[in-house]
Amino acid sequence: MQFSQLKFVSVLLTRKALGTKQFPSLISRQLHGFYGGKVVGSNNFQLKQSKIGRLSRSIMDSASDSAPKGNGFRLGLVQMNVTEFKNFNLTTANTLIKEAVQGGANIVALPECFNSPYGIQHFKDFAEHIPNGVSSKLMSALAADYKVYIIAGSIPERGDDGRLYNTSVTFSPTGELLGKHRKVHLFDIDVPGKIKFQESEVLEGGDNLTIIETEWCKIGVGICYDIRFPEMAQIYRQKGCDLLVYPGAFNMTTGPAHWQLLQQARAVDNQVYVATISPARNEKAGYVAWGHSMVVNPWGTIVVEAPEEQKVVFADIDLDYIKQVRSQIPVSTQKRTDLYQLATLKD
Ligand SMILES: NC(=O)CCC(=O)C(=O)O
Repeated sequence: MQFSQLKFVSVLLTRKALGTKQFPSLISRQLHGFYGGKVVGSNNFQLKQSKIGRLSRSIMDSASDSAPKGNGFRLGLVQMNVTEFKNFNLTTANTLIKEAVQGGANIVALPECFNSPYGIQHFKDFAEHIPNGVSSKLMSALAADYKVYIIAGSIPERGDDGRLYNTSVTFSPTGELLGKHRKVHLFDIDVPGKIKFQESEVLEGGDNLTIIETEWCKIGVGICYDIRFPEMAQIYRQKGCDLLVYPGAFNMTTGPAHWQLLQQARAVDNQVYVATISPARNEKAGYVAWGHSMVVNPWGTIVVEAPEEQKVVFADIDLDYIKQVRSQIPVSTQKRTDLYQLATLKD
């Protein structure tokens, strides 16, 4: 599907979802930054692809001043509002990816369920085929147009087997699909009086770990609850990852208790950078996300933390700093593999 066709489908679907009366006012509120994002130009869905090409080149030119110095790259985290209208969510993602590119991001990451509200009652209706669905097509087109990597948070996926998965796709700066991660550990918890959630009622778990190769480093991808499983992060480190990215949607119970703690634990244990990307908090949603998208460095220090509302934040990933921390505290070469070992059972 061409980008222009995609735009057409998207606008039509948005109109259908919102009703023609609501559509212009919601979109124009979006365009005027009603939701807090810095907005440049007009709605991308209404631009021709060639025009987007020119726009992205000028954005890239102006961003080069703020590009990270030294050995590394800039990561842009898109903490976005997610509504019950898929096409409105895609428009928001589109606008904020542009903002991330303008801020000099080389890699842009979105939240868990960026095209759909997070809730088992929604997954079936919002599910798409990957990579032929509208969300994947849009992400691929934007990655190619802006010449950036896009780690496209996650979306509910309808697999070829007819089952539903919670899946993250990553596109290269040429728009090529580099990796597809199906959430491995499903979020099934019961904290009495606080939160009960059973993803496994409607979703299947994935069977693979996912490493993305970039020109700077390898990136291990997990989705939200996956961060609670240290073995997965350790395997990523063993396989040479320097950055772990977890699109996630913690909640108002486990968010304040564990979001930052888990991220710092994975970062310090493995001496890697760890990034988490949440939807913005919406107190009126059925599931209230914690927000606070974050990057932690290999020393365990928070490099950047978003607030609760919609915002794009940036972190420079310094590959020399990783080497420095690993040589100062060389735990990876001090492991007692005569006493214990971590086995990978499947590639
Ligand atoms: N979407 C998720 O997997 C939520 C995970 C979560 O909140 C947790 O505490 O773990």
